Amino acid sequence: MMARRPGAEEERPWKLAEHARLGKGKVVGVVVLDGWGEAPPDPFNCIHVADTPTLDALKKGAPERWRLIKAHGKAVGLPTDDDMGNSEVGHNALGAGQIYAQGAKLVDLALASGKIYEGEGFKYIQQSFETGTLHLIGLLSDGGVHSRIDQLQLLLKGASEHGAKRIRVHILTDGRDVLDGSSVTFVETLENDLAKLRDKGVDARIASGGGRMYVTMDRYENDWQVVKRGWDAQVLGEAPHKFPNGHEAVKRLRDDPKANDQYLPPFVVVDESGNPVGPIVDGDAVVTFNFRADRMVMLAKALEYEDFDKFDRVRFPKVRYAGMLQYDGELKLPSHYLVAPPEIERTSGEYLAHNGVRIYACSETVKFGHVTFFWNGNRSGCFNPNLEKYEEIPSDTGIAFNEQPRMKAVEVAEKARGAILSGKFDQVRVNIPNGDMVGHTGDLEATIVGCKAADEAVKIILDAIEQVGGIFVVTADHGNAEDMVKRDKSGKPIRDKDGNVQPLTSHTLNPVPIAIGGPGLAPGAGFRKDLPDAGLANVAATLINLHGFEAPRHYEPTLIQVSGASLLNPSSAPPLPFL
Ligand SMILES: O=C(O)[C@H](O)COP(=O)(O)O
Ligand SMILES: [Mn+2]
Ligand SMILES: [Mn+2]
Repeated sequence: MMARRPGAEEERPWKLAEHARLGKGKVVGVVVLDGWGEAPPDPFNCIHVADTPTLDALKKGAPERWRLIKAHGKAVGLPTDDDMGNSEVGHNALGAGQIYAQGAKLVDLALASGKIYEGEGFKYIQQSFETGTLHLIGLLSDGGVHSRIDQLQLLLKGASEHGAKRIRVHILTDGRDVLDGSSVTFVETLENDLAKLRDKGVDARIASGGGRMYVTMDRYENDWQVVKRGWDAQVLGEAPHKFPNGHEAVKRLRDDPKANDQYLPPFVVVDESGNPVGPIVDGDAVVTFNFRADRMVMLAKALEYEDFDKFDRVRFPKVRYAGMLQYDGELKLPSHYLVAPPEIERTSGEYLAHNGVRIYACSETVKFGHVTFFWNGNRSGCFNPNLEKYEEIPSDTGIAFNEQPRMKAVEVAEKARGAILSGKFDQVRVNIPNGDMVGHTGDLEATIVGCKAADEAVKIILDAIEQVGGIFVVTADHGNAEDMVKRDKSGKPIRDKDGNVQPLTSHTLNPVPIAIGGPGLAPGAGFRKDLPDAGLANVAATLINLHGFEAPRHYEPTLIQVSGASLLNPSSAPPLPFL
């Protein structure tokens, strides 16, 4: 916990003032459509192509209750406005109501100032440099969602300058936050850097690898086999494919016409005698260089926990392990880290729990932590188990999501309907994953099916809200399914000589919609017009208002006003054209 100044509690009490115009006691249904941005109609805009009558009706039905908000770049605490949004920063902003400098930015600053090498985490791993190997495990791309290759390059240089003599990099190829096929170029870049280090007398090599979705980067304990495959390659030095170097490995594995960067099989790099060049052994140092938490937590547990029963580790080497960041503040995992994570505090969930608001949150496994852990400022568990219930629907495992593009959207919505009708909750919050999870496969037809299923799920929830006289808020965390093709600078899809396009598997820079409504919404309530640049962080104050409370003063302002008066500053309210 962060040490708080004495008196801070009095300055920022947990008890929220009652809202002057919005009453309490209405059930508020909150839907986060994952990967659902707004873009012009186009054959590669799967949301536009899909049959989405519910979302269309929200957009066309009440112009004062539908708008766009920013979901990328600085609006969500990322280093620049060229950074696409993602679930971590998106849900952080939605739930926290404030914009925090996020992991990507904090690591940039620590590397630029050199402070990273002065911190406890680096000093800890440094103790292994004299006799042990430094292993760096993480996602190799410039996607900027989980990691960035330029940060890895700086860390490699800095670590060698600070005494690392033997370095092994265990790469995870991307193709999800960046174009499929780009892995080859990223490995080339890394191999060049490692060669330069070797010229300087540092024994630096790629030791193992595999595609991020098949090796290591599972999340929310969906499938421990993914982590095991990585463990076998990284720690034990065992994998079905063996190559003399990382570049050769990725190039050759990509020769398979069905190869996909996200799903490359695990490989190890071996020497002339066929021995792995970099298994992890006692006395070594390990750094997981991803800054984002969700897909590193499982490996962090395997590397750190003495007691561990998720798979047979065979060997549990005694290493000095540090994360790029601490991935879970509640679990204090890992206990050593190179850069302190953003201190996201006083989230809307915590305020609402202090004010007696009963919360139900649900998604399927692959997004469960988004609508709980990320929403609550990277905090696992409830604030008040007497008031809150978090429910997870098991996701499909062992398949890519274009094989079952409807995913568990309807099941999640039916759970939400049950919670809404039960009368036991004041806020029912879900994440509907299809636009994002299917969008990441780059499969247009499947994504269209997924978007339709998401729309059906929204209808189920809106119908339940109608039935209980409640309020709904439908929004998204960042774009994905609304743009599924690589485009040139003018926005035209890029075609090869045969007329084929390259699917865009990543998120986008597009804004996302937000719609409010329902029979419980006060008649004069609508979006204010004086916040054209509002973003995801403005949603938390909006939600707190809809529960009948004034938002904390330090939150980004609410998006709504009632009957022509601004909620936060009635005297400065612009007239509402729709009233
Ligand atoms: O981890 C992933 O699946 C992608 O890198 C980012 O997707 P998300 O931010 O929507 O989870
Ligand atoms: Mn997302
Ligand atoms: Mn995504």
